[in-house]
Amino acid sequence: MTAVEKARGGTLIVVVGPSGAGKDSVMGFAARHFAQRPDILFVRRVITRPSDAGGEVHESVSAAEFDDMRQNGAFAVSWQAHGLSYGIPREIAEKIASGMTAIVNGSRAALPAIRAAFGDVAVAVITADPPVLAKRLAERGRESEEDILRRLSRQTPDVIAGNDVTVIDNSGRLDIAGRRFIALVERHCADIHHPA
Ligand SMILES: Nc1ncnc2c1ncn2[C@@H]1O[C@H](COP(=O)(O)OP(=O)(O)OP(=O)(O)O)[C@@H](O)[C@H]1O
Ligand SMILES: O=P(O)(O)OC[C@H]1O[C@H](OP(=O)(O)O)[C@H](O)[C@@H]1O
Repeated sequence: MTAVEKARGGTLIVVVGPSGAGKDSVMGFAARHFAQRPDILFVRRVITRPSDAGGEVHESVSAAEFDDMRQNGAFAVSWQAHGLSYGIPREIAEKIASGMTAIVNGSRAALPAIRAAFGDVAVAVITADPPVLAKRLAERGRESEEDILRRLSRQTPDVIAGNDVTVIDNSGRLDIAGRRFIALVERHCADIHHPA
């Protein structure tokens, strides 16, 4: 992790939760809702995953390119999971400092590093019941059966605590969880533009 200047103006909303819970789907639902909002940014992560893998739209790089970028300070935070490397571009910090609300697909394991890099963040934990996770990952078909089993058994902090945490259950309909997430984003935008 590389330290970046603490962002003061806007907020970083970090979306975390188990694989298959629907982080990308909930973010996608909100991105469509906020499509006309220039003050809300959905962060494009840099990942060593092929761009045609499906799911999240990301900047796809090779492992060597990722290492170069990391060494050149391209990332505010980077981490590894599932045999992949993930990076949050450093320039996001400037956009938040200018007052934007940025939303990023984070990582439970990397949350301490993300908090340390960005200061005051809001954390949205997207959850779903374990049988639902297994069914969704199998139906999504992005990973092999072996990879899916590894994802389902990944050990991460059970409880993500903090005043900055909101849990959103997405075991049911996407639009229900999506609307709850939209309300969370709007609360953070309102904090900035209309302080109480
Ligand atoms: N509420 C829902 N109802 C039905 N299917 C859903 C719902 N939410 C997400 N899905 C489906 O479940 C699968 C997993 O969702 P998604 O990729 O958004 O999860 P994720 O948390 O981002 O997972 P990962 O961490 O593995 O990337 C996708 O195929 C998606 O279409
Ligand atoms: O298990 P934890 O630490 O929460 O997350 C690890 C990684 O898995 C997910 O990525 P993806 O499913 O490959 O897109 C998360 O977004 C994160 O980058």
